[in-house]
Amino acid sequence: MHMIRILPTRTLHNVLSRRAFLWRERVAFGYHPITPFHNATTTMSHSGRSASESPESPAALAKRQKIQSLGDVISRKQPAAFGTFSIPADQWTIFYGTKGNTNRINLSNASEAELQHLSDACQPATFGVNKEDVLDESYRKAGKMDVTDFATNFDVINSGILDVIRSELLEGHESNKAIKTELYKLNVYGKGAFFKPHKDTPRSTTMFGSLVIVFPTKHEGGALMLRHGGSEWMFDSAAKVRTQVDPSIAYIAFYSDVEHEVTPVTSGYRVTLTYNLYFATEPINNIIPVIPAPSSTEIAFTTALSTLLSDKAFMEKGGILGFGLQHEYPLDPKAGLGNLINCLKGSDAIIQRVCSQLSLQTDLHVIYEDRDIEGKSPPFVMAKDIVDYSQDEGTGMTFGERLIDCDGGQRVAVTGPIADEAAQHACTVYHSDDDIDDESENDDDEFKDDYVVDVDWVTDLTKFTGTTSYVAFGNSPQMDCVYGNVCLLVHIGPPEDRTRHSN
Ligand SMILES: O=C(O)CCC(=O)C(=O)O
Ligand SMILES: [Fe+2]
Repeated sequence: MHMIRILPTRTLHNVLSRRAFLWRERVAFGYHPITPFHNATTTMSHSGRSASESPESPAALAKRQKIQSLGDVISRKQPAAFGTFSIPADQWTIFYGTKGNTNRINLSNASEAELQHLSDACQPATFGVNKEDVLDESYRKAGKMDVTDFATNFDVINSGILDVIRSELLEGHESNKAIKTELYKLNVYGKGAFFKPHKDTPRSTTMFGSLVIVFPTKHEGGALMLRHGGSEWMFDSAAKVRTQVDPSIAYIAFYSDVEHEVTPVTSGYRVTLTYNLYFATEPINNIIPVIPAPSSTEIAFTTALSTLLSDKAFMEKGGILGFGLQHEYPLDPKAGLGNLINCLKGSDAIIQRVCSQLSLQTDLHVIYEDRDIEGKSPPFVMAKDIVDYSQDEGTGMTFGERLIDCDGGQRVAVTGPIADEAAQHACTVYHSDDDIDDESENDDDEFKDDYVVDVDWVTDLTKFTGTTSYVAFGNSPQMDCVYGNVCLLVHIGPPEDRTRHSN
């Protein structure tokens, strides 16, 4: 049971202003203009070489262009499924209250006074900052009711919404996956209520999404904004439900590592149910096994990868393709990466599935930044699993040394903005490309300390895996899992070994 902690204003202010700065920084990079749920599609190929690197040979240039063309077909689609549903008349009632003081409300035609009563029965909604439950009405102002204090006969499982989530959010072959729902909270947002940007706290390694049901109570404002990978989307649920002929709920399901925000309600009461969404381990009976049509990204990626595999000039000795994944994943240091490869989201899942279908070996890795290198190796260490050294006695080794010597870590060069930034922290400039396999060049250079795995990055890593605690804003205090970044490595054999893959 977590206690609610009210942070001293100054502490919270520091935390928030640091965050506000980050937001301003991101805005400076340019958001897509906000349109009603606009559909941004951006491609994700890696950022290539920096100007400081040595001239590229024609062969290296050709290889890099081929790898870039593969990254270019991986498009990001909007990380949400949304819409309206009209629901049967017997599913609009919420029963709520405490022992000896119970009430009911019909949310298809509730009066102002009834809504006020429901709102008064709620407690102020808190949110999580790391492991603590925080009440701060400058960050989240809303009423909440726990599942112990209300009951609904709204039947989410048979509503049809899960089918939409499967086909529109999970899409393609993922749409056969079974989903488990967990009712989490009832929230009432009165006039002036809002929830600033946050990610929903991962409650287990199989949790992938969040579902919000918005009832058609009279209100304005309270739009849900989603931001991911430099794109922004807005879902104005109030406008959606207002324009329906029959009373209908609005729903939006999104990957819960996507940052989101509820804008202020300007009038009325916005009443919602929130659900956590999990990949179910057991198949669910009501799914009719069909062979779903592959999504357009899946088709394009299959074609592009097959073309590269059948190109004899591409990776003549074989090698490793690296994909920095687009989403963050719930990582539990006690459980390790475990079954994560079966719980990938969006285009990450597509990359994994297509590679498997082409019989390529894939595995997930985490990459840590190693700031204590005092030497000349790339300041990144790749490991097959997450490590947690936080509780251990000091070993006299640096983080990177320990990872390499005790946990099978290997140094790796990475590309992209985070690598450029990390190179500034570390005391050496490193090169990721061909130079590394050319032993003659390495005799006296920075790479001789540790073996460096050569990875050709198709999409850049967006963040390193965290090694220390960090301020994380969630909708509840952190559980055993925290969001982390992983990458997918795909092993490519030499051309003679891969003819069967490309057919
Ligand atoms: O009400 C919404 O649209 C989203 C609420 C939310 O983000 C949350 O409860 O974590
Ligand atoms: Fe949330």
